[in-house]
Amino acid sequence: MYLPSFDLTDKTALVTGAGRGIGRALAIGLAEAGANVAIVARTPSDLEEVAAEIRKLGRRAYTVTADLTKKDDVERIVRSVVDQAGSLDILVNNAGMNIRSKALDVTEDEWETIMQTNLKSAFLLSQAAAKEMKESGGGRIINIASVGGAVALRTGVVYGASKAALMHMTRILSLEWAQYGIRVNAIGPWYFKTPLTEKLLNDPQYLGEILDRTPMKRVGELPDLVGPTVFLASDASNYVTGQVLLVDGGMSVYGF
Ligand SMILES: NC(=O)C1=CN([C@@H]2O[C@H](COP(=O)(O)OP(=O)(O)OC[C@H]3O[C@@H](n4cnc5c(N)ncnc54)[C@H](O)[C@@H]3O)[C@@H](O)[C@H]2O)C=CC1
Ligand SMILES: C[C@H](O)[C@@H]1OC(=O)[C@H](O)[C@@H]1O
Repeated sequence: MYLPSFDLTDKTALVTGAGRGIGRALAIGLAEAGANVAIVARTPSDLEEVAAEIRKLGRRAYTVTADLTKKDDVERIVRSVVDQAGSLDILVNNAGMNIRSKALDVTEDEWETIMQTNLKSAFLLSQAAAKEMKESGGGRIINIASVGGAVALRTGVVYGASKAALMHMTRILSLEWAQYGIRVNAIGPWYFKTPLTEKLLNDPQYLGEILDRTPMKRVGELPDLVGPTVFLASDASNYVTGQVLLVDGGMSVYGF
């Protein structure tokens, strides 16, 4: 038999920014693949809605209300999940944000907020998760980056820099933690319609420019990200680590 398992039954996954958008889809998708899912967001009502969807699937849902820009919040997330679930097998660092300022206009506060949310919190959560995973024989960490970390986008230098750093952090952590059975990979989406991008994608001209740069001539649909995430979380990717999988309709290879 050659086909490895994509099944995540009885694995515990932690997804940040799971109250809406991509994170909500990944949390529910991981539950559909069999995982029990811990979800982190700032808004308790968002968390309860997603938890209800996960429980409808017969899976356990654990909620953690936290702001990833606050050190104390970040420090307690993994402990809270392990206390509730008893283990942690999969971490999806999804939470992220953007402030679309031109480089000449970027403020230091904007830099700090974007880097704290998109990069520093992902590192600190990965560090805390790896300490648990190391003791339990291994785990999977999946960082949600962006094509903006691989090619230059006009949607903000700080965002792009944070995502490029997240991609390279992925490679270095995979190198250090392979010995513990921890695989670390990243996914780099192009545009997907979520609250983060809805305003941009509702602009016909901007959407037209996006599609002109996208060989598949469409923006992403949320299941397009769930498949790669379940792949990287499951035994189906057991020899894959340190990789960045761009899920972009061909955009990043479109030279001319
Ligand atoms: N939507 C898109 O086209 C793309 C999104 N991405 C990335 O995918 C990830 C998810 O993006 P979307 O779902 O589109 O965004 P979104 O804005 O719809 O959702 C982001 C989630 O992260 C949470 N979050 C943000 N800051 C937080 C903080 N300080 N503490 C706790 N939670 C916080 C939000 O509450 C929300 O639940 C982000 O990392 C984003 O950079 C990457 C490429 C394209
Ligand atoms: C593809 C990018 O990540 C996209 O660009 C934006 O303006 C949003 O911030 C999305 O993240």
